[in-house]
Amino acid sequence: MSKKLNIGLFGFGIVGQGLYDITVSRNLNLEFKKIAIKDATKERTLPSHLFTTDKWEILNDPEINTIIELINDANAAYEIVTYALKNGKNVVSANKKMIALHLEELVQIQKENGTSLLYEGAVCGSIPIIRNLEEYYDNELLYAVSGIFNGSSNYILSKVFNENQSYNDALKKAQDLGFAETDPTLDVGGYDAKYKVVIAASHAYGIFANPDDILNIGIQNLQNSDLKYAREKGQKLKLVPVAKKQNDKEVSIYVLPKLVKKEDFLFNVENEYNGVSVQAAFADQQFFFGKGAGGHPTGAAVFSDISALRYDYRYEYKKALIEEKINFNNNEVIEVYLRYNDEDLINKLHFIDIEERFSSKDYHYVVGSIKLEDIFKAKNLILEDGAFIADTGNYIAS
Ligand SMILES: NC(=O)C1=CN([C@@H]2O[C@H](COP(=O)(O)OP(=O)(O)OC[C@H]3O[C@@H](n4cnc5c(N)ncnc54)[C@H](OP(=O)(O)O)[C@@H]3O)[C@@H](O)[C@H]2O)C=CC1
Ligand SMILES: N[C@@H](CC=O)C(=O)O
Repeated sequence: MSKKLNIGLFGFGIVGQGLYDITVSRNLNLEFKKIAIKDATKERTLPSHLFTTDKWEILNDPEINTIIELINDANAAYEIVTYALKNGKNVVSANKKMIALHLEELVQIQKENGTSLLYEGAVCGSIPIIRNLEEYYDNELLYAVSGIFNGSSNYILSKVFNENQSYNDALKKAQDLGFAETDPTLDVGGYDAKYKVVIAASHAYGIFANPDDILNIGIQNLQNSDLKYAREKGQKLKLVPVAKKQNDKEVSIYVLPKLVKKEDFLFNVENEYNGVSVQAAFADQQFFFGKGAGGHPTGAAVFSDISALRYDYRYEYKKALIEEKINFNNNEVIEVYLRYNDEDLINKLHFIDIEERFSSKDYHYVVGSIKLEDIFKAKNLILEDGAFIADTGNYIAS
């Protein structure tokens, strides 16, 4: 018989409500004791006695043994999650920002307190990638984990590319559908994808990389000329996080738009769907596909974690325990397409090589190879110029 879970839920927005809908349709040995929200005046779909704005009513209730954290505030989430884990309560969270920023500490807290933090819903919504990295690939040598990790930016790219919708209209729809973060800069700027790939990399390679050290440039400067460039090449633009082994000891992690070729699995991943490609030494390439955002898909991943907690499941971070440490750096050289406005930007970027250059009255671009570190250092210059940069995906011989 599984353990009874008495749940304290934090957040009753898109994901909280989605999780609740799923839970009532199943007959598990669990009960929602209390739900913490922020705004006591909002109308709710459940009786008011279930709700509280006082987090201590949940955190200090000895009957509540499980905390489900689904709020849209990473700082408050950190306080809630660490307090719960330190005080004997297991936690499920979907807060990728909070998890990526504090992962090493969260692992330590679990170890010291014998508690468990699960977060499948934090990475690629409904796709069970964390559990697979943790369990299925635990002894497999992984070369790369990459894909489409953000539903909102993929939704926008699909709408502007396939249906000629405007960027702003598509973003507004992604927000209305509940896919976007409260601050959508996190989605379109590639931060959300970066937090997710940092979490995935900890399970794939055993490294706890600091998100602040990782390059992320998103689709915020996308223009019609960039879409036209991709179309003319028979390619699509996607926002792609990458965590890739350079050799036995080094991994590069970055998030950039990518020119995706027809034969790539990501080519057909549209709207809020995500796709995760795992390149393994022996299993070779495997591809996971599913909804990356939305209340029910994400709620389903949270529900699966809750179900796993009934049997005291915990992540073991096996790859972090192995002796040969792997380090993250930005030394990799990649080939990029860069559409820019000010010629001076090109001089400041330290391209290793420029293979193609085009300039007309109002459209200038180069295709060339450049070190990730140099893009990282010039990120603000690139964004302020209004430039758009994309990984061409072409192999650079070293
Ligand atoms: N939406 C999605 O598709 C996905 C979201 N996520 C993550 O899930 C989390 C929730 O997202 P989502 O449901 O979309 O967000 P919403 O904005 O829809 O809901 C947020 C909820 O959190 C509550 N809240 C905010 N601050 C506090 C606080 N300090 N204490 C208690 N409750 C609080 C809000 O209360 P009130 O109702 O009173 O405003 C609201 O109910 C985020 O971390 C997000 O990144 C992960 C995967 C997918
Ligand atoms: N804002 C996120 C929600 C899920 O993680 C996204 O668009 O993917």
